[in-house]
Amino acid sequence: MSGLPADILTKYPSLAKFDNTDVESHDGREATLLKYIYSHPSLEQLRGSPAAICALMDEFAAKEDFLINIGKDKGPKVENLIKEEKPTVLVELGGYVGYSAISFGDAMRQAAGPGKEIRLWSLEFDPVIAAIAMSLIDLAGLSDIVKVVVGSAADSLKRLQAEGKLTSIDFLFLDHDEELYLPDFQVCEDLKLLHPGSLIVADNVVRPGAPKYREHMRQHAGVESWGIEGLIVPGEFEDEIEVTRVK
Ligand SMILES: C[S@@+](CC[C@H](N)C(=O)[O-])C[C@H]1O[C@@H](n2cnc3c(N)ncnc32)[C@H](O)[C@@H]1O
Ligand SMILES: [Mg+2]
Repeated sequence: MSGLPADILTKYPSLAKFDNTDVESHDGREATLLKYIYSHPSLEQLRGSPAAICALMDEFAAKEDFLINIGKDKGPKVENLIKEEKPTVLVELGGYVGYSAISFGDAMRQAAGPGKEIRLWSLEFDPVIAAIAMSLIDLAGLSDIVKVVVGSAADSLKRLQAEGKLTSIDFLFLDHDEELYLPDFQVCEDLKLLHPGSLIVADNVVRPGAPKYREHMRQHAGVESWGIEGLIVPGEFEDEIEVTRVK
């Protein structure tokens, strides 16, 4: 039983079964989300509309079942960084059902303007979850920009680099497993994928927390690193994203 305040539970009925210590996912709710979207009365308006698809995922997360997406508070903060940075290549570690890939891919497209070649690589370990993401990315009209790659982030980074498909990362988004943020960042360093000016953004550095990663980045001589506060929604739990610029 959830110990959350009554006003939060009224606003977000999906949190009634959420105990805040064990965030559930990969238990079939993602397939339910896919059916929810494809059976929605507004399906025709969703086609080619990244914002509407993400809004529907937010609605599902609030009303039906919690989803581990970056969500509607922290997500736009990262989108603003993308619009300022105008990355040509963005890599995210941990794609889940495609919420961040869809919203960030849309932000990249808007920032780049017509005709500019841009790529978002979304690396996801779970093949079923990745298939759901691919379907929603296609529905959003972003399949030409966003490529989902199935496998562990470290293996996929090494393979894409060895195949010559990934030579440089302008914007790296870490959102897979907090214990792997540091080793997988170091994989990118070892593969020489980062360059002066590259931005690395890590979600959930406070909740669930990535203290070793944050400490490493704050002491790393080759980067500048700072936090941006944000909320996990639904639930409005306080969190931070760590933003790091390669010098
Ligand atoms: C928090 S979710 C990502 C949410 C997504 N970025 C969003 O905001 O919409 C984390 C995802 O990382 C995946 N994952 C966990 N460990 C991974 C690894 N080593 N390599 C790739 N993906 C991993 C999980 O399967 C899960 O789908
Ligand atoms: Mg996250």
